[in-house]
Amino acid sequence: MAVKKRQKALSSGRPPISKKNLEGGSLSAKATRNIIRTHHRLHKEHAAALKRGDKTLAAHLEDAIEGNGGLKVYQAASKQGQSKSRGGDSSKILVNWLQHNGIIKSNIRVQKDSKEPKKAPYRLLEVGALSSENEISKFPDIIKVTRIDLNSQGPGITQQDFMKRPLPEAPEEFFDIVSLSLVLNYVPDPAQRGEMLKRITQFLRAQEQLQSPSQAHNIFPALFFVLPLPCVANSRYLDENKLVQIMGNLGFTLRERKNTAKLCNYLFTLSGKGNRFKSKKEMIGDSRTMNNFCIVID
Ligand SMILES: C[S@@+](CC[C@H](N)C(=O)[O-])C[C@H]1O[C@@H](n2cnc3c(N)ncnc32)[C@H](O)[C@@H]1O
Repeated sequence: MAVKKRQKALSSGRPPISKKNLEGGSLSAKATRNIIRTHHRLHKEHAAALKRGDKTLAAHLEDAIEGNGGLKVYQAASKQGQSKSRGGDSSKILVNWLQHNGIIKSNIRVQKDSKEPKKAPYRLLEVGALSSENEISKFPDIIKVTRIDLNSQGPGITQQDFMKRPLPEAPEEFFDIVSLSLVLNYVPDPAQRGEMLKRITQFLRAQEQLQSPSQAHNIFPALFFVLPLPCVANSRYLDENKLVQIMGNLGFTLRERKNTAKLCNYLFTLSGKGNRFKSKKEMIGDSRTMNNFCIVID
């Protein structure tokens, strides 16, 4: 029986991405940007094809994602984006805010070769972790970081889908901070994004269970949340007001915000239970150059 030949992947014709380039860290900013954008686009198209039940197109798109280097190459490109020359590690902003709010009291980082750190009073869950050496990892006496990612890039990062991580039960399984830096925009579907934000509230410790309430009562439990700036500055469906409103409906209060050239960074405190209000896909602006980034709460 003749086997039906799969049509060529959308990426066929694109030269394979050189491993040497990624390992040597010599990809240009333009090349890393292209890899990241293409991965996001194909990933979104793939989710949409699956939603429509179009298995053939979904299979072509899977090939195309692999042709673009897959998740590994996307992560390597994202890691290059974290390098100083490309804008740096976003967790530096979180560290500044924790210093400003009196959680991290000094600039003294624990040296790599120092003895076992003391038991840290606070716990942070980093969703979508690319490195165990980012700025927030340098204060193990104060903050114990649990790192997870769909694809672990090494020791210290557990390979796990946050959406499948078992919900905490025992008090010591909850977190004081969740870090969600450049992850929500990776999620291809607006309603799945909403589900991710809702799920985060289930991992945060209730305010009355905080370890050192005197210090932390003000800002913990908290979400450190980073998005590419165009998601709130140039979307037909989301701006900062709408984002703050969505977060408010989930029980979050905005505590800190900072825009950099390419990113918007937020620190939200989970201060209430939320009101279960829905948020639909509604156009708030329109122009040719705008994008369609959206968060839907069902
Ligand atoms: C652009 S990278 C961001 C990395 C880093 N947090 C940063 O700020 O540079 C996005 C990462 O999120 C991870 N990711 C996306 N959805 C996830 C999920 N449901 N659970 C765990 N990790 C996820 C991806 O595997 C990818 O490594």
